[in-house]
Amino acid sequence: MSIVRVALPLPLPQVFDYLAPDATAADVGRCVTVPFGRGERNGLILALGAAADIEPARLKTVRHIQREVPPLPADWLELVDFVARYYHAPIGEVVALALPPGLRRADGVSGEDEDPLLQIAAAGREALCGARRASKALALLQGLAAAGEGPWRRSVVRALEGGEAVGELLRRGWIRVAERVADRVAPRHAAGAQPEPTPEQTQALEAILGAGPGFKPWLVHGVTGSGKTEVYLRLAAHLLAQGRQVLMLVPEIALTPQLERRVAQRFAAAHVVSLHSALADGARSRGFVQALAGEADIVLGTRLAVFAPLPRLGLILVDEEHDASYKQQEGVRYSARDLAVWRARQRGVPVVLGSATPSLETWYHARSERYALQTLNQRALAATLPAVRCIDTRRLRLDEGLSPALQAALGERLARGEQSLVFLNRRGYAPVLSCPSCGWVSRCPHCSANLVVHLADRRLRCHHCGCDGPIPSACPSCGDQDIRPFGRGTQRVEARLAELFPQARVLRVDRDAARTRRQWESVLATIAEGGADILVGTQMMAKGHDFPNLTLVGVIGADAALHAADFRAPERLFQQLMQVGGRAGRGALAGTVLIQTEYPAHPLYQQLARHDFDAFARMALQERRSAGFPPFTHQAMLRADAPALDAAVDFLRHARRLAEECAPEGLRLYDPVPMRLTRLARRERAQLLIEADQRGVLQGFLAGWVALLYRQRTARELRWQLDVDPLEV
Ligand SMILES: Nc1ncnc2c1ncn2[C@@H]1O[C@H](COP(=O)(O)OP(=O)(O)OP(=O)(O)O)[C@@H](O)[C@H]1O
Ligand SMILES: [Zn+2]
Repeated sequence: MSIVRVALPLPLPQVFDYLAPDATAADVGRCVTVPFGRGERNGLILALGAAADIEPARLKTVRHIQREVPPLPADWLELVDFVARYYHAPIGEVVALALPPGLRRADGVSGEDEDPLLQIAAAGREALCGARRASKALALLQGLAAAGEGPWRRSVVRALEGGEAVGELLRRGWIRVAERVADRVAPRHAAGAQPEPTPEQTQALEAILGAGPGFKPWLVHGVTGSGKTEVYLRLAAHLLAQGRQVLMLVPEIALTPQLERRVAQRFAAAHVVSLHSALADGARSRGFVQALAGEADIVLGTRLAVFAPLPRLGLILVDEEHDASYKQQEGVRYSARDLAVWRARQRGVPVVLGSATPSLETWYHARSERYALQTLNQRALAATLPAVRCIDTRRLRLDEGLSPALQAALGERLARGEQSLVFLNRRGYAPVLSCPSCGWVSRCPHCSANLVVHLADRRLRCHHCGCDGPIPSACPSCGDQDIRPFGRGTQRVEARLAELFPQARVLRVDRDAARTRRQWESVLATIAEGGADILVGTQMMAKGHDFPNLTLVGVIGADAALHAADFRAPERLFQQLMQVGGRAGRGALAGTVLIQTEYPAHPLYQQLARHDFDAFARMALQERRSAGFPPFTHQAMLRADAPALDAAVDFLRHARRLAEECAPEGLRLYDPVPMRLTRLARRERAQLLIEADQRGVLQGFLAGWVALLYRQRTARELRWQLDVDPLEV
C-alpha cells in the first residue's frame, strides 16, 4: 500500500498524506484529486511517503491520479520547493500558482493544437504544376510555394496576402497538418526577414554565444532602440537550431503584442507558446503541457511563464528586466526575474537580462562582475538618441499643464505630419473633485485615497478598490453647486489638446482606453497605421514600443515623483522617463524629448538630458549605500491587515516580540507602522520591516519565525503576509 504526499492549495505550510493503492514512483509530479473535508481538492503528488505522520488506518484514499499528462519532472518540483522556501510560502499555494488551473483539475487536457504547422501536400504540388484556373486558393498556394518549403504555423499563413483561403487549401488537400515529430526534426527557423546585426549587436552575440553552454548571467544594457530584441531573437535562433527550448519573459504580454508577432514571424516553423494570465484556462493548460512534453520551442510569457517546465531548456531571456511587474504583489510574492536567474543556474544554461534602464540591483551585479555586461550604446536604426531638454515652468502660465513651448513643438510636429506623445502618468480627468466653499473633497469611503473624476463616463472612481459612483451636481456637504475637478489627468489633457489642435487626431492611451487586450491591440494598430497625431499616454506608452513616426515626447507632471517617500521613487522616475523618452525618434526622423519641470537643475533631469544612466545609477547606489538600502541590505516585510488598525498593529507588535526572541546577530527589526495607503477596501494595513546585511542571516531567521507565526492564534478577521525582497517599503 503506497502513501503519497500531496500539496494542496491551502494557506497551510504542510503537505497531506493519502493512501494510493496503485501509486508508484512514476506518479511523483502528477496531479491528483483527493477527498478533503466534506468535498474534494486537486493537488500535486510531491513524493511517496514512507511512514505517514498519522497511522495508515486513518488516511483517506486518493480519488484519481491524472496519468494522461506526463508528470512534472524533478527539476520542476525542486523549483516550486525553492520558491516555497525562499518566499516562505505554503508549498500548496506555490504549486497552485505555478500550475495552470485546468491542469490541476486533473480531468485531462486537450492536446489539440489550435495553431498547427502546415505544409504543402502532394495534391498541392500537383495543383502547382497543373494548368489551373486562377483562384484565391491557388494564389495563396503559389505564395506559399514561393516562400520556401515550410512548414508554417496556421497563423502565419493566415497573415499572408490572401491568407483567408487557408481553410480552402486544407479542404482541397493542397496543404496538410505537418506530422509533429517526423516533419519537425529540424525546423527551418529563418522564415522572417532578418536585419544584418550592427557591430555592437554582433559583439554582444559573439560574447554570449562564445561563452558556450552552462550557467552564466548576462546583462545586456542597451540604450532605447539599440536592438536588444534583435539580439534576443538571434540568440534564440541559435539555441533553437541546437534543438533547445528558449524561455522569453516579458513584463506584460498585454502590452507587447508587437513582440509576440515579431517572434511568430521570425520563427514561423517553431512552436511558439504564449503563457500569461489573460489566457483562457484551456489555452494556458495546453501551452503548459506542450512545454512539459518538449513540444514547445519558445515559451513567451509574463512572470508566471517562469514556472513552465522545459525539458530541453537552453536559454532564458528576460526583457525589460527592471520592470516592476516581474514581482508579484499578492499571494506568493515572487520575483520572476530573480527566479529566472535561479532557474538558469539550476539548469546550467545562460540567462540574459536586458534593459535600457536596468534595476539598480542588476546594475550593481554587473558592476561587481557577478553578471557579465554587454553594452549597446548606439541605436540600431536612428542616427542618434533623442535630444532631451527641460522646460522651466516656474515662471510660465500653463494651459491645462501645457507650456507654450510644448504647444509650439506639438504644432510643428503636426505641420510636418509626425506623431507626438504627451506623457502624464495619471489617468482620469482629475485626481479629485472638491468644493471651494466648504473644503469637501471626494474621498473614497473604503480607502485612504481620493475618488478620481472620470468625465468620459461621468463617474467618480477609486483607483485602489475600484468602487465608483455618479459625479454629484452639488457639494454633498454644503450644497454649493460650484464644485470643481482639481488637478489633471490624461482625459483633461486630451480634452484640452483637442481644443488647441482641432485639426489633430488626439488619442488617449491609458488603462481606461485600452482595457482589454483586443482594445489595446486596436490602439496599437491605429498608432502604427498613422491614425493618430497626438497621443496622451500613461506608463503604458513607456514600454518597449517602436513607432518610427513618433518624434516628440512631452513629459508633464513628473516633478511629483521627485518628492515621493519611497527610496525607489527616483529610480522608477528615471527609468520611466528614459523609457518614454526612448520612444522618440526611433526611425529615420530625429527625436526630441521636452520635460516640463520646476527643477530644471535637478541632477536626475540633468543625467537624463545627457542619457547618462551610469551617472544616475552611480549616484543612486551611493545614496543607497550610505542609507543602508538594498542592494546593500536584504529586506523582508511582514504586512497585516484587519478592519481596525489596532488589530493589525497589535499583531505586528506580537510578531516583533516573537522575532526578538529568535533574532540572530545582524538582524534589524523595525517598529510596526501603518502603511502609506493605510486603508484599502475597508481594511486597515500596517507593516513591519526586517533587515539584514547578509541574505543568509535573513533567510535563516525567517524560516523559524514564519513557522512560529503560523502557530499563533489570530483573530479571524486578521490577515498577514510576508514579502521577501519587497519593492515597496
Ligand atoms: N541590426 C539591425 N538592423 C536594422 N534594424 C534593426 C537592427 N536591429 C534592430 N533594428 C530595428 O531597430 C528598431 C529598435 O529595435 P528594438 O525594438 O529591438 O530595440 P530595443 O533595444 O528593444 O529598444 P527598447 O529598449 O527601446 O524597447 C526596431 O525597429 C528594429 O527592427
Ligand atoms: Zn477605494
